[in-house]
Amino acid sequence: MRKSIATVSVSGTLTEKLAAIAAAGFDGVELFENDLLTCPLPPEEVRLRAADLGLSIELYQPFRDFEAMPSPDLRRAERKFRVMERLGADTLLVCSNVSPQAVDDDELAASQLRLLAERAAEHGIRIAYEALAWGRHVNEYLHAWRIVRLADHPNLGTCLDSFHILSRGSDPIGIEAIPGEKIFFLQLADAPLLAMDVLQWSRHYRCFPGQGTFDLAGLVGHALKAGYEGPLSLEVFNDHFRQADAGRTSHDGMRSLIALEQALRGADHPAEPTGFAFAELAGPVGGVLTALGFTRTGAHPDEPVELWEQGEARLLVDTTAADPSLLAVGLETPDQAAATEHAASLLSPTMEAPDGTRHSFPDAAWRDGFAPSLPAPGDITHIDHVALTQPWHHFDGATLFYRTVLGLRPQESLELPDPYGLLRSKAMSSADGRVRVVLNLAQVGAESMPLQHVALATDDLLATACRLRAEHPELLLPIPCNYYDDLDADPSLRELGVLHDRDEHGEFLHLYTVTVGRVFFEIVQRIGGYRGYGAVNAPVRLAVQHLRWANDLAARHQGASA
Ligand SMILES: O=C(O)c1ccc(O)c(O)c1
Ligand SMILES: [Mg+2]
Repeated sequence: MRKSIATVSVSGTLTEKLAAIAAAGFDGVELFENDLLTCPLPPEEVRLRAADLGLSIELYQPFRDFEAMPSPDLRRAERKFRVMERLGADTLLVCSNVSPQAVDDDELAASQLRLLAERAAEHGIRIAYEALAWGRHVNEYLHAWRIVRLADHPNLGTCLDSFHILSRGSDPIGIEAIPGEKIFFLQLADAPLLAMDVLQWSRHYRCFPGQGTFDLAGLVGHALKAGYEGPLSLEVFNDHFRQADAGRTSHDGMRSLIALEQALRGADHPAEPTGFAFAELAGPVGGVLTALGFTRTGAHPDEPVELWEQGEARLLVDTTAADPSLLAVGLETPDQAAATEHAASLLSPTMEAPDGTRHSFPDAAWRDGFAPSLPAPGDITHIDHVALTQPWHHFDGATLFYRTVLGLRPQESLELPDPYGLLRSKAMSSADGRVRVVLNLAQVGAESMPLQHVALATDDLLATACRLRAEHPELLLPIPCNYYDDLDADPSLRELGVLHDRDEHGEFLHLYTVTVGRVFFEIVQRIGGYRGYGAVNAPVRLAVQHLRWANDLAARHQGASA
């Protein structure tokens, strides 16, 4: 299907937007009036610029507050038609009236829209009438369609917008009753589920399909069944997108539409990950790994990379870097070729995540080069999850990457106050829970590098904590006593500095190590079917990490001035 995007969805001036949109491979744009008004080029030049880039101008918008008025403003409409002729745009979006002067009268609305369509026809222009979710009298897509049917003019059709339909909880099945040729345009936006005024929700929180919680594939399926043949067009109003890099946003938009088309074909992910093959760290972390019970079981013959193992937990360590960090994650899959090809189909041949971590589906022979010896037995059984901090303006893009390219499913999303902001986090996992990734949103103004961590699983956390406390107390992140005063759990947790959580499925015990470079480790024990990540305790961790960071900084200052 043809792919289009509204110019309002990306940042920049009109010419910057067009260049970024074209580079991402779109076929056309919805041109927003504001973008034209602020552009120094005459409409003819904009038309040429778009054509040179291979973009058609699919739609011009918005034309507001026209229908069901005491007297409709046709002169204003004529001015739009003339601009559209110069642009070479043949469809004008009219959104349902929000003016207090609008009259609740479908017959009047239909007769005035009919008049508008007659005038538009003289210019070869079509009118696409859209119900805004907050329209004064018309705010349901089937209501807009009834008015279009009543007006009965070939140059008048309806524009469907997934946000307006799904945000109101309307059932999209009704789309199938609209003749396909009367659906002049289809706008797509997803959104996170928020309990707020629908206008604010629409203007600030829309996102690309797959980044929110709406069932876009279901809605588009109904439109295709109705016989819709126009473009799939992204129309996103989003405070972050307005500031983010236009090229990256356009690229994400294209990825979301490719994934949507795959979902429509029933081809989600051909080979979902089934486990962590390894996590790859950089820097001098051998000391910490040894303390945690890992054995260095091999070294790469040609590269400065070591393999460290314990149970089924495998860590690669690139020893050349000075500062410890988490570089990459290798994922097991039942079909390496299919998984890699799938990533490429979603414009991610290198599988680099928006936060810079590299992901891969290594083939089964990846360990052969390491000539590994057997690891000593230890408490750690496997990698439970990795947690990656995302730059604030890449959070939605990261969600899309992990969901589509890696085939993970969104789990809980949380917002928790911490000492210096609000921690926003989203967990994603494979269907069987063997691969789990937690995305954390970097705090604006966070003073240190965004932290990443690897969570390692054990079957007996209290035993692991006892051992670490006896052998490497300096390695454990100390937990404030006050935390335990409010905790209804085993008193030994306090002595061992272990944190606790429970959900309806089970319980969770965990502890953290201190940070090395920008990484730390977590050791976790899931009891029963606990599904979470102990996120309620993250603010405690962040507070302690911040204090330690500030103390280190002060000590270094003192050292420098001494
Ligand atoms: O927020 C708005 O006003 C607005 C305008 C045009 C649209 O197509 C839309 O979905 C919303
Ligand atoms: Mg719209």
